[in-house]
Amino acid sequence: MDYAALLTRAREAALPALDRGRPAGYIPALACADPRSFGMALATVDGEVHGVGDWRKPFSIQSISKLFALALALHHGGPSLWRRVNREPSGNPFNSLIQLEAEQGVPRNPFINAGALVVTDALLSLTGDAGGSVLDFLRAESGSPGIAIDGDVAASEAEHGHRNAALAHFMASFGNLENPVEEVLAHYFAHCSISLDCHDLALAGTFLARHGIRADGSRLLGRSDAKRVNAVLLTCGTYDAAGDFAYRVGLPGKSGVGGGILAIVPGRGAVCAWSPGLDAIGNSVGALAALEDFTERSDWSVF
Ligand SMILES: NC(=O)CC[C@H](N)C(=O)O
Repeated sequence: MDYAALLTRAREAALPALDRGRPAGYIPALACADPRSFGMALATVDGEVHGVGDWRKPFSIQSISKLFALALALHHGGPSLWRRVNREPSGNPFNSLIQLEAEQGVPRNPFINAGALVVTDALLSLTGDAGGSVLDFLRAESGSPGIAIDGDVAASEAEHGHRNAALAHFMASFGNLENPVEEVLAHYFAHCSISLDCHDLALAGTFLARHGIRADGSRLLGRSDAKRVNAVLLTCGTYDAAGDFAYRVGLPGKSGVGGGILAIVPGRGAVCAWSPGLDAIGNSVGALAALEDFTERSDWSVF
C-alpha cells in the first residue's frame, strides 16, 4: 500500500478544515498553539513508520494519555478497576460534573476526566508513580528516551484546574479515591502534559494493534483486555462525539485537547493525526478530517 500517497491525500483533505478550529483556551499554555500546524503518522504492527507535515513536531498529548493510563492500570491491577469506573459512553462533555452526582461518584467511563482521575488514582496506588509510569511506557514503546513532561503545561493545568479538582473532591466524598486529591491531580496533570510527536505516538499505540503485545515482545494486556480497551475507545474515546467519530472514521480512537487523535487498527497498526484547532466538543477539526479521509481511501478499517 502506498502509505505516503494516502497520508498526503489525508493532509490535503484536512487543510481547508484547519481554519474552523480553535486551540484549547481553558489551559492557557495550550492557547498559543498555531492552528495551521498539521501532522500525521502511521505505524504498522512491525514498527514501520510513515508521516507527513509536522509529524516530528511535539505537542501536548492531553487526554490521549488516558488510554495508556488505563492499559497500565489494567496490567498492574486487573479487572477490579471496573468496580470503580463504568464503560458506557457519557453523552456529556469530558469535564461534566452533573452525571457524577446522579451516579454516586462512579464515572461513566475511563476516558472522561472523572474516569481518568480514578484510573490515575488506581495506577498511583499500584505503582507509586502514575505520571512516571505513563512516561516510562511511552519512552519504551516509541524508542524515544527523551520524551518529557512539559512543566509549563502541567503548571498551567494545575493553576486553572478548578473543575478537575471539583471532580476529584466529589469522587473522594463518595470514597472512590484512595490517595489524597492533590496527589491524584498532580499525577493526572503530569501524564496529560507529556509532549510527543505523531511519529512517537503512533508507535506507542501499536501495542493495542498487536492485541496487547509491547514493542519488545512482552505482553502488557491479554488479548481479551486489548479487545476491551479498543471497544471502550470506539464507544467513549472522543467524548460526546464518539458516535460521530465512529460514523466518520470507524476506528477505536482517543482525542486530546492538544489537538491530537490516536486511532487503532487492530492487526494493522496505529495512526496519529494532530492539528491544534478544536471543535466545540474538544476534538481536533483537522485530525478528524484527515482520519476520515484516510479510512475512506485505505483498507485500514475494522468494518
Ligand atoms: N479532553 C482533554 O484532553 C482534557 C484533558 C485536560 N488535561 C483536562 O483535564 O481538561
